[in-house]
Formats: sequence, C-alpha cells, structure tokens
Amino acid sequence: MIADLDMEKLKSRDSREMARLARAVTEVGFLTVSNTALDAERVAGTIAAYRAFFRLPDARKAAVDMARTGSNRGWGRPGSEQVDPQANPDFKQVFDCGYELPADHPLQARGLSVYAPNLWPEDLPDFGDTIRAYYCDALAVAMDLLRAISLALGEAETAFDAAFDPPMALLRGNYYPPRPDWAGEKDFGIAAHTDYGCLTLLAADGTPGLEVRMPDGEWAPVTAGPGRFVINFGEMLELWSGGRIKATEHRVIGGPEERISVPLFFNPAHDANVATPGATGEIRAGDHLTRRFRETYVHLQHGAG
Ligand SMILES: O=C(O)CCC(=O)C(=O)O
Ligand SMILES: [Fe+2]
Repeated sequence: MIADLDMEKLKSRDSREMARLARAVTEVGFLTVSNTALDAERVAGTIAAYRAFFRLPDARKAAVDMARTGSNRGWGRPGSEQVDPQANPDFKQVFDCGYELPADHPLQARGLSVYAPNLWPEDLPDFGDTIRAYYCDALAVAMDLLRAISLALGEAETAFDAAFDPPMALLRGNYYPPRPDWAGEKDFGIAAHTDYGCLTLLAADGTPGLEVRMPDGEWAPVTAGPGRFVINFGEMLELWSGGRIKATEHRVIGGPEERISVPLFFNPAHDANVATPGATGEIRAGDHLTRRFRETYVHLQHGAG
C-alpha cells in the first residue's frame, strides 16, 4: 500500500500522520501527498505550459536542444536519456531546468554544469516565467516535506537545511506519447530506475503510467492528478540516511494515451557530503549527480561535457 498523506497535518506535526510518514519513507519509499501550497489549478497550469512546449514542432524545440550543450538544460528529444543500461533509451521527451545562481554567487566561478544556465523557448513568451515560479514554490514544498521527514525519523527538523543551499534541484517536464507500435520489451517511456538525488516531488496529469517496485517485488501502479503529488526518494538520501530512507525503483511502460508528468528532483548543494554519518570518506553530492547524469543522458555518455 502506498500511503496518501495530508501536508497540512504534517505541517502541524499531527502525530498519527508523522508516524505514517515515517513508515512510508522507510518501508515503501513512495507516498502521495495532497493539501500543499501548490493547488490543483497551479499544477494544471504548469502542466498546460509544458504541453504547449511539447506540441511545438521539433524544428522549434531544436532551438533549445540540450544535446548541443555540455549540460542538461532545455529539450531532450525522444531517445535522449537511457536510465537503464539493459534497456533501450527512453521514448519520452523531456524539458529540464535548474537552479539559477545569482551572478555574484561564489559557486558561479567554478562553472559547474549542475548549475548551468537555463534555456527558454522564444516561441512561448510566458513559458519561462510560469515554470520559474512553479520551480520556486515547489522547492519550498519539497523542503517542508524533508523537514517533516527529518523530524519523523527522530532527527532535528532543520538537519538538512544548510546542505540544500543552493540546491542542485532540477525541474523536468516529461512527455510520454502513446506507447509506439514499434516498441518492444526493451522500450519504455522511462525504464526502471532509482532517482539520483534526495526527494522527488512529482505532479502528473492524472493519466496512469507510473509503476513502483513494491517491497514484495511486484510492480504497483500509482496515479495522481493535479493537487496530489507523488513523493519518492533518491540514491543520495538513501546513502545519507544510512539506508533508512528507501530509494525505490520505478518505471513507465507507457499506454494508449499521452501523459505528462512534472518531477522536481530536490537535490542538495554541490559540496554537500551525502555519505552515511560516521562513514570514512566523503561523497560529494555534485560528484554523484554529475556521474549519474553522464551515465544516463545520451549526449553526455561518451565523455562530452
Ligand atoms: O512520469 C513519471 O511518473 C515518472 C518519471 C520519473 O521517474 C523520472 O522522471 O525520474
Ligand atoms: Fe524517476
């Protein structure tokens, strides 16, 4: 069972809801949450903005094709990402954007690709503003959830705060066309994978498609529409929590209808150490994320960037 939680109850630290949160995080690694600061209308508007982008002709989207850059900002065509080396590259398209460092930020001088400048399509004049505003509010929801999780697991509420300044958070629009008729058993909307970072806050249009690997090994569908978010955890948070928080596998095979999902990958700052407390040696969050990006984005796979 995937727990469905209420953000207002979590914010008031309702003890029953906090206990459900602790169980969801440590047992299944997936949950859904509603009643957040991002209401259904806001999410629907954001999904509509991505839909308008994905409907542009490929020749227009090509103006912001990430494949021409050494980073992951802008459009990723079908086949631009291979999250499972045993499967073919995914047939989804994506649009990725990330954290915009202030010009005078000390990290600016290091030219880190995880803080690369965003690319916005000129064809859709409001797109950048809509997505930027959503990004900003989604960061706050993700941080609130992480604080609740920290407390639910018996740690200080603010234990993670400093490590997320500035976050390498990536906001993605995923566009899944109807499953193509040429697709075989190695073809997926997105193949089975675990997310790389800490917490993923995923909005979707309500069309089924996402499947989660449950503790018994079976794949279970999870469907959420605007107003309800799917929450799961990535490899860094599993490490950082010494394995208490589960980074759970998930996938989208794809069905007869197109589908849009919008995950915010809430990743910590580049220099945060995500090694298990007490472990010898550090694992820098930026190194882990950069390695995983190089493994999975096809245009970064062969040493480019
Ligand atoms: O579309 C979905 O529901 C899942 C997307 C996903 O797993 C990802 O983008 O990492
Ligand atoms: Fe994922």
